[in-house]
Amino acid sequence: MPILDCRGLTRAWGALRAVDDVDLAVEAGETCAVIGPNGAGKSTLFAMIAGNLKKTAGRVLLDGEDVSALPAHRIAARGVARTFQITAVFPGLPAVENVRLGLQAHDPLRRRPIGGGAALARGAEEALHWLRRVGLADRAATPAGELAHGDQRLLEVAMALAQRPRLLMLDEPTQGMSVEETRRTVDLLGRLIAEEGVTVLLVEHDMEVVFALAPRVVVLHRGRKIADGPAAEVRADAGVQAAYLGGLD
Ligand SMILES: Nc1ncnc2c1ncn2[C@@H]1O[C@H](COP(=O)(O)OP(=O)(O)OP(=O)(O)O)[C@@H](O)[C@H]1O
Repeated sequence: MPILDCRGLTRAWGALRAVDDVDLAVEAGETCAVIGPNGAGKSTLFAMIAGNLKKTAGRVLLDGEDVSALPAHRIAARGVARTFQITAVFPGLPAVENVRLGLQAHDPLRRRPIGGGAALARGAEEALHWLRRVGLADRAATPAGELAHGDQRLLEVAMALAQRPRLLMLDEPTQGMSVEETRRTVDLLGRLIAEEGVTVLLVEHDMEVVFALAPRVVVLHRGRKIADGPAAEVRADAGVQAAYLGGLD
């Protein structure tokens, strides 16, 4: 059974069908990228899956269970973690605290005062572990807002991974990064995905990033899914090339 199974997902804004009858299933352990020209419906699709946006039609199943009507925090509690196109950290809090809060957010046991100091220390140690995983351990005490842009994006990845998600949704993880930062981030994400065995759904504009990370690529064009398959096949697909040439206006 796929971890994520979208059936007939549709979102209309007035007459515009931003996402139009999209089926998309993601199996455990897969990394799948969603690409498409500007306005193709990628962000709208992501927002519907994560419960941030109402669906006009269609269903989202997680592990076979219909979560279509659940709000974002309840979908998160079922193991869907996402990063945002725009970095969403608490800028005044140390990096490690940002991760620790993420750890607590979806685990009610950790919110209990019982255990007090010991539980708090364990939380901090675990948070530090995830910072180490993204190469930010030496900046644990730095307020998140003072980290370089690329490091803030990595902090978000640490926050998402700390939730031990069943499905990790990455929304343009290299957005706004320099060429060098992008290269390092792609290396790091590739390693993390392999080592943590996490299932990933990725939206990304940078084709180098897509082809480096995602064996499977789904293409949206004007809200519709026009291709879905192995990256090399999708790259060579004439319809996809035409959509890009016609769509990049
Ligand atoms: N709140 C809204 N109200 C009206 N139309 C919207 C709204 N949000 C998105 N749209 C429209 O829906 C379509 C799909 O937008 P969406 O942001 O999902 O595309 P995208 O593929 O993520 O684009 P980009 O690559 O530019 O981020 C676009 O035509 C957009 O203008």
